[in-house]
Amino acid sequence: MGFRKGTAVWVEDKSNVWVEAEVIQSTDKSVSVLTKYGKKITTTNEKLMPRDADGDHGGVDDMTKLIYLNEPGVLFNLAQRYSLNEIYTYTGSILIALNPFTNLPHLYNTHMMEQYKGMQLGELSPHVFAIAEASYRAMMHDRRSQSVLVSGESGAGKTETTKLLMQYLTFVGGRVAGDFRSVEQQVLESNPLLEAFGNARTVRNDNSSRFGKFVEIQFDRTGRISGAAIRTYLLERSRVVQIVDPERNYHCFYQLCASGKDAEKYKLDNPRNFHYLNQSKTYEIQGISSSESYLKTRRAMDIVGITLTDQEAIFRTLAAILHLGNIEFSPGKEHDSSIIKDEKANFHLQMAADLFMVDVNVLFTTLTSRTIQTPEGSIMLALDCLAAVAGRDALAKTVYARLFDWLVENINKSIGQDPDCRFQIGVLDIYGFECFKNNRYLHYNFASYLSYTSTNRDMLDIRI
Ligand SMILES: Nc1ncnc2c1ncn2[C@@H]1O[C@H](COP(=O)(O)OP(=O)(O)OP(=O)(O)O)[C@@H](O)[C@H]1O
Repeated sequence: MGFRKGTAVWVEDKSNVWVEAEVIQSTDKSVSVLTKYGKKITTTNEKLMPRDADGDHGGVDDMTKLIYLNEPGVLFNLAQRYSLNEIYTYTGSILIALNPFTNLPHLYNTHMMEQYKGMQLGELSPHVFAIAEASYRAMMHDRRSQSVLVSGESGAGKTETTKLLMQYLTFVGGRVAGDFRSVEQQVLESNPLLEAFGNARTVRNDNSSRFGKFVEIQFDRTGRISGAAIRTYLLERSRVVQIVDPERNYHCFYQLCASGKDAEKYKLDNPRNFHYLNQSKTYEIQGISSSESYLKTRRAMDIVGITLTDQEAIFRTLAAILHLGNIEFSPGKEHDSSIIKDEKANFHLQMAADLFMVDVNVLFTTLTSRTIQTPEGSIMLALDCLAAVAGRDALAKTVYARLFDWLVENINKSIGQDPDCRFQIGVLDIYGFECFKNNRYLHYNFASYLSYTSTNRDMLDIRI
């Protein structure tokens, strides 16, 4: 595409991504432009994008209205709206949401939900409630289940958006009379528990969900909520045994270490003394007390109906994992074999065995050898130190993942699923790609991207 003198364009810029400019000279091989900052740049046609010089300064609420639907046009429009506190924008049937990083209660109150009730998508300003309303209407009108997909990078606001979708769905499809705790309440009440075991501090988010979540809101034939279920998948298991500064392991480990008497009972003390926690030097999260969070987690367990015996078993398992991580090995006398490194490592082996309630010799043999099956019978092979460490870490990850699945199962029992439900609206909270170097949204401080598309299989697609 050639640009004539005087044409309004966008030109690529290292610090601002794109900058408004005007063509001042154009030849077959190059184009010279003058940016709005008065800088002259000579570039090629491919590095320029056409710009609508007469565009609305407030931006447009649906980006299909843009004369040029190109990357700088989209980013600029979103930036304009964001500066006016308009965090939602459509692109046709897609809704983009930018993380406001501040509470906007007026956007999410009952009055707002009433406004969106019964409205077609696009009738009112772009809003996450409009997406929820569209899914509910589609379910009732087409008599088919719906799905809403929320995706985006870490910290974009997926979890918050999921909660808002649930808030709206419980508003329009309130549970049948007699039950005072709404499904949303019940799902939300289980959140501290899921967060303690499935969330961790990452570079982008102090409380990042390290698992995917699919919340199913179940409805009867009249459109009233009849149950709910949470399905989780892809828990980041590697985090249990490996972390880098300034990230942290799962919150529950720090909470247990700060739990006072319980920590003493399991011979836990400062997180700095545990290999699975001290690979990163970040132990605290600003403004969050681990000991208070521990109490909240215990309370959430009570609400979900986890018995005291089971609670005890959960924390015992967590403590066992921490002790397991401190078992170190050194080379044994035989070739490629390993032994427990020293007295300290031996103490942690004993503790791990006691807490897992297994024989210490069985645990030792499991960690330092493997059994292979041959036609002549089974043979036990010794493991070198590296293999023993890998086995130790694999055990820790597997136990933790099983514990997490067990918790989710119990949460579901507490929320109450309806096996005979007529329809469902599924909300899938899924993390998107994280490409820090190339993600241009970052330059605009855009944090979330929410989209809605109605596809032929009644899937509402939300991407953050
Ligand atoms: N609509 C919103 N209104 C106010 N604050 C928000 C909103 N969305 C997100 N935030 C803020 O951004 C933070 C991060 O959001 P959230 O935890 O939902 O991100 P996420 O995309 O789920 O991240 P991760 O993938 O790491 O779990 C929240 O703790 C909240 O402070």
